Amino acid sequence: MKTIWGNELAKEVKDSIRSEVDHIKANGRRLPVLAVVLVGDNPASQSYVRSKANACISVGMENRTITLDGDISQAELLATVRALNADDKVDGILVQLPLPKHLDADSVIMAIDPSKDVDGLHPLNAGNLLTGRPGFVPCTPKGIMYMLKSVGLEDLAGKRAVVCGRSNLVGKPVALLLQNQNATVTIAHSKTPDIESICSQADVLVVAMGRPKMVKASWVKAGAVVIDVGINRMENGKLCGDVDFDAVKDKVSAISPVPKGVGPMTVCMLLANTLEAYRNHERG
Ligand SMILES: Nc1nc(=O)c2c([nH]1)NC[C@@H]1CN(c3ccc(C(=O)N[C@@H](CCC(=O)O)C(=O)O)cc3)C=[N+]21
Repeated sequence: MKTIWGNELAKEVKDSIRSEVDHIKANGRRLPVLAVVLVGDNPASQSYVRSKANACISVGMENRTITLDGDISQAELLATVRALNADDKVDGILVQLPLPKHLDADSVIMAIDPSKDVDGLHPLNAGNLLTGRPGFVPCTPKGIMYMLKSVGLEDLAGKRAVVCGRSNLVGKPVALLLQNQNATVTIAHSKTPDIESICSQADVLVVAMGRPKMVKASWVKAGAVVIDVGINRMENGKLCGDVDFDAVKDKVSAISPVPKGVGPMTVCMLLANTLEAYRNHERG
């Protein structure tokens, strides 16, 4: 069994981003800027936003974190997004989710300039992915494909992939990316009967269900490659994935851990998308 260490792969990606940013700096050009909008004081969101800001700094990009009160109105949040759209110095805009319940995330996402939508959540970018056009690919799915590539899985012709989870952020886009690589893809979810037997047929299994340690040895095919997208906080304060790592590790050929798996890849692909937005904006 090989462990797919996302933190190490993320370092690789960040090194290459850093060298491109160094080059930009050496030429005296403006630096790429990522704006992150945080609404309210959810501690988990604060910690994610901090790690995104630190990641920007670590590759030499600029970060602007905009913190708004939890009781801000929808109109005020939309005005913040529009001001960032209009700011030529801002390349990427990310609105940290989830938003407080009184705010409508969908219309906020719709308000982001698609050319700055480094999360890849605007319907234009989602549609571009669906129809095979260039655009921003959501960070977690992009990171997952990089992880698969790192274990030699790039052309997936003849392989069965099963995705557990159907969110716009992970499940749906990763299924499209796997299909683009010629995998035969099944999307299973919380209402799928006999999900265990469907998963057990997968050569590539991507689990993003938000159910701690749900996937046991009987769920995985011998020799499968498993990517665990779950991030669950246990009672002892430690993080665990949706896959019971210890239970499946001797059966699979490769598996990503939690922590140090998909999470760090998500952050580095956010930087990659911000650099891509910067290049597009500079090209004019
Ligand atoms: N608009 C938006 N875009 C997002 O991409 C987005 C979001 N909202 N809301 C929340 C989720 C969650 N997310 C994570 C990123 C990194 C780690 C990460 O690096 N985790 C570390 C551990 C961190 C810890 O110890 O708490 C790891 O897995 O090793 C986790 C989770 C991005 N999200």
